[in-house]
Amino acid sequence: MSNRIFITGIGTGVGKTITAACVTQALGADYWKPVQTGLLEGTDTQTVRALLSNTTSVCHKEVYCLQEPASPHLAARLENVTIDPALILQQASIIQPPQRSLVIEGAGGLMVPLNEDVFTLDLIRQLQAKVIIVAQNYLGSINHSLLTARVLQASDIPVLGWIFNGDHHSNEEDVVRWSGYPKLGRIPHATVVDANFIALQAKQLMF
Ligand SMILES: Nc1ncnc2c1ncn2[C@@H]1O[C@H](COP(=O)(O)OP(=O)(O)OP(=O)(O)O)[C@@H](O)[C@H]1O
Ligand SMILES: C[C@H](N)[C@H](N)CCCCCC(=O)O
Ligand SMILES: [Mg+2]
Repeated sequence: MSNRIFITGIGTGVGKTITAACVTQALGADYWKPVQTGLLEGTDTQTVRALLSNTTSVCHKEVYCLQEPASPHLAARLENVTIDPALILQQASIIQPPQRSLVIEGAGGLMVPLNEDVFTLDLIRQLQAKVIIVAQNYLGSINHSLLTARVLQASDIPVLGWIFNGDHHSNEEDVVRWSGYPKLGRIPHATVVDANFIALQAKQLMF
């Protein structure tokens, strides 16, 4: 299904949810976080639903909602659950009408395990999704960014490009050059992240 866009990040906490809200808003797409870990501070789905100002986007229910803010394989183990990618794929085909675009957010980065055998990277391939990589600038982010790019290249997974989250840093141009993936946009640091901010940023993304 070519109209699936998977939002991955160079790690956790880099801005995937904020970026997913911008991409969903920009495309008038639907949003889906199949595996949510950590419930105490609310869910990514609740966050995205609150940040969208268009009336067409549907924020679908997660397949797995796990208490522990940890890697999905561990959060599932703590609840005596095993994450089944086949269930996620089945649900994807149910929730996505043929002509609708679906923005899918992963948990953490590419090599986050869903169970003992399947990683987020494998799920992306099985979903036949194209990837947007969210990067944030911090000391160590060049390595995390290029590791992510190298794994995607080696896995032959189609990548739409980078969205950089946070204020501009020269690393952006370096990571674009070394990875060969285009820059789709940048989401500046905001003092208040609300629907107006998301709607404004959505207009500036270069799809
Ligand atoms: N551009 C921004 N301006 C201000 N705050 C931001 C920005 N981007 C992210 N944040 C804040 O940083 C935190 C982490 O962002 P976010 O939840 O989008 O990360 P994530 O990659 O989705 O994390 P997870 O792996 O847990 O899903 C959130 O509190 C979010 O509101
Ligand atoms: C709990 C947090 N909100 C994320 N969704 C889960 C991040 C898992 C990261 C696992 C790891 O890379 O060590
Ligand atoms: Mg998130």
